[in-house]
Amino acid sequence: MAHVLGQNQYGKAETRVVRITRNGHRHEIRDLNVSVALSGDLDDVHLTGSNAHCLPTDTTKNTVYAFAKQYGITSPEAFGIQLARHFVDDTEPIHRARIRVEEYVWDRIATPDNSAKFIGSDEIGHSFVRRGTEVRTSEIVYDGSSVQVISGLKDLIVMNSTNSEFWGYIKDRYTTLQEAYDRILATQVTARWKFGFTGAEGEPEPNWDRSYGQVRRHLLEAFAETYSYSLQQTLFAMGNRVLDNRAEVDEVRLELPNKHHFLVDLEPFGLKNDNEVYYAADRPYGLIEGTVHREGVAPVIPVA
Ligand SMILES: O=c1[nH]c(=O)c2[nH]c(=O)[nH]c2[nH]1
Repeated sequence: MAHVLGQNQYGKAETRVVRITRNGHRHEIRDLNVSVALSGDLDDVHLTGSNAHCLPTDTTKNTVYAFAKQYGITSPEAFGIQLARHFVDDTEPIHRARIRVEEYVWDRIATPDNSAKFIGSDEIGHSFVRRGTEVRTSEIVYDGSSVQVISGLKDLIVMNSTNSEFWGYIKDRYTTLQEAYDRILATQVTARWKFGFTGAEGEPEPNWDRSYGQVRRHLLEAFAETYSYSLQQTLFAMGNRVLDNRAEVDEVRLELPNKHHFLVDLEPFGLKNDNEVYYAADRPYGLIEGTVHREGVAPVIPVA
């Protein structure tokens, strides 16, 4: 019986590239993890052993490094778009490129002693600290005619120590959960948001870095400012806040694990626990996921 080759893609995954830009003594760092996935006219590679249409994954890795040198990295999105266009437009058998980029953000270390911050009139800035666990993400797909950009973040851990309740839920014979009128709400945010940008001729690119900073800010502010009756309600508020404030975004997908904090029973020690001492549970965790999108725009961010 004949079997059929289905969807296939290939490329170098997780190329780690760190690009330093040296403006005098003040340096900038972009620290990326780039994964390339190419598809196109590749049947023969799989079916006959001919590699005539195969651009080696090693070459895709080298291209990442060469582009970092030649063009710099102004943002993960701009870098991804440039790579995607190159692979599709310059390599005949390649018809589609998907570039995934993770960025590890480095913040400048502020020093209290300002006098040490200059050499002559040249500002010094070559010391950085990694920003917690948080990772900036983006996925760029180019099929030879249009570009799709989905940006995001993951492992952004946040907590509200009050203004969260959870009650009024279904109670069946298996329900033991006590209603909560003042609980901790903590989560590790994974967010992805899709841009309206399509890469059409003459269409201006969003300011990717500024957009990222603003979306992140709105997610955090909505988390902090929402008086929550469930993590589901907080999820909608966060997505909604981004769409209200960022015209360049038309869809937001959130994955919010409920990082449960359980009150410890201190009665055995003759102590009253007045919402002060918690056990931070590792697993299992509730997992709340959802998409918020503009009316009339069909959502496209895949369910993870
Ligand atoms: O915000 C919550 N949503 C739920 O659906 C849920 N379920 C649960 O046990 N605790 C919570 N908390």
